[in-house]
Amino acid sequence: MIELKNVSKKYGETIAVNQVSFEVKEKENLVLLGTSGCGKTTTLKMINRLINPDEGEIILNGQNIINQNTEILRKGIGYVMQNIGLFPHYTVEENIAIVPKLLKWDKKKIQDRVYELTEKLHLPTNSLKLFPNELSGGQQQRVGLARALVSDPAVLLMDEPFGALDNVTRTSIRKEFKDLEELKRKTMVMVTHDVEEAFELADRICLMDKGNIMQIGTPKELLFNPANDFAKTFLDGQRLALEFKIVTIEDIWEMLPNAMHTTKSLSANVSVWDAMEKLRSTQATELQFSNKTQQYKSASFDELIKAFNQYKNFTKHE
Ligand SMILES: Nc1ncnc2c1ncn2[C@@H]1O[C@H](COP(=O)(O)OP(=O)(O)OP(=O)(O)O)[C@@H](O)[C@H]1O
Repeated sequence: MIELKNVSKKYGETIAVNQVSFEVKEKENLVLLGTSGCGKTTTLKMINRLINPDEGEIILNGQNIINQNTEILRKGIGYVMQNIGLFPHYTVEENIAIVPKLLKWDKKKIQDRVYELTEKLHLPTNSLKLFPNELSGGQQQRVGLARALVSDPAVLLMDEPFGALDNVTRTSIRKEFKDLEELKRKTMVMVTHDVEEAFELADRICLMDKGNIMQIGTPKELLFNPANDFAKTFLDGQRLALEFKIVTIEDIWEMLPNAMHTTKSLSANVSVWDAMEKLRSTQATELQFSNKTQQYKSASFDELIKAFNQYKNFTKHE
């Protein structure tokens, strides 16, 4: 769906992006992760031609974007800007309706779609007539997302979409975002410097440093099979928490004790982290789990940890 082939961009002597190549498959969410200045935003902006590369090719749906009219290209790509970037003198409704107006939709169609998104993104209906500065940061962020989604583009580019929010709001909006049906059918490239966010939302992560790709892989690959010292060290601070969040009961299934059928079982899709949280919050001594084939397992806290450690040893030596 999106393919970058040896793409580079320099600013004077600064090599912002160096020979970057990757593919984003249809409906995949690729997260560009790395510290400030590593070239994430430049890479993202080259996909909708807000920046043109010095070298390399970007192919979208089989077509080199350099041969496409930029206006038409951008109409097919939703874009959530860093720091939200709403127009301050436009109302919320006008901000969301910018692209449909450019596309010359009729009034009724625009209004219906604006209302639909307002509901889906949990924005109060009375906010539509307000100006961006009359909304909270979280609400502004939702408007930014509504604006990017309004024409239902197949591709969505997001630059630090939760960057302007405090930690608590950030975590809850991220969770809603993950469950939003409309986003599940998009091909997405998202920029973040937040490791936890990348691991929560990405199908694959592209880890960058000084304009270079250090590793591309699934969250599990980055955690358990780092390609180099940079990739290993980058995650070290949060490694254990990330591992607990990324490994599911399904992954450690074979290492858990069998159990009899029970009506109170949890899905094996939950992460080890969530299972531990559940044990802690309910003060239960053990939990029951069921998988897709109607098998049942049980686990106490100690059994979860033991199975998790066995899984880790096994994965690292694969
Ligand atoms: N317009 C510009 N002119 C000069 N240098 C630039 C320009 N835009 C980016 N750079 C430089 O290119 C490099 C990559 O910048 P880029 O914004 O892509 O990084 P980033 O990883 O997105 O960082 P951040 O998370 O801080 O936005 C940096 O060294 C930056 O200073």
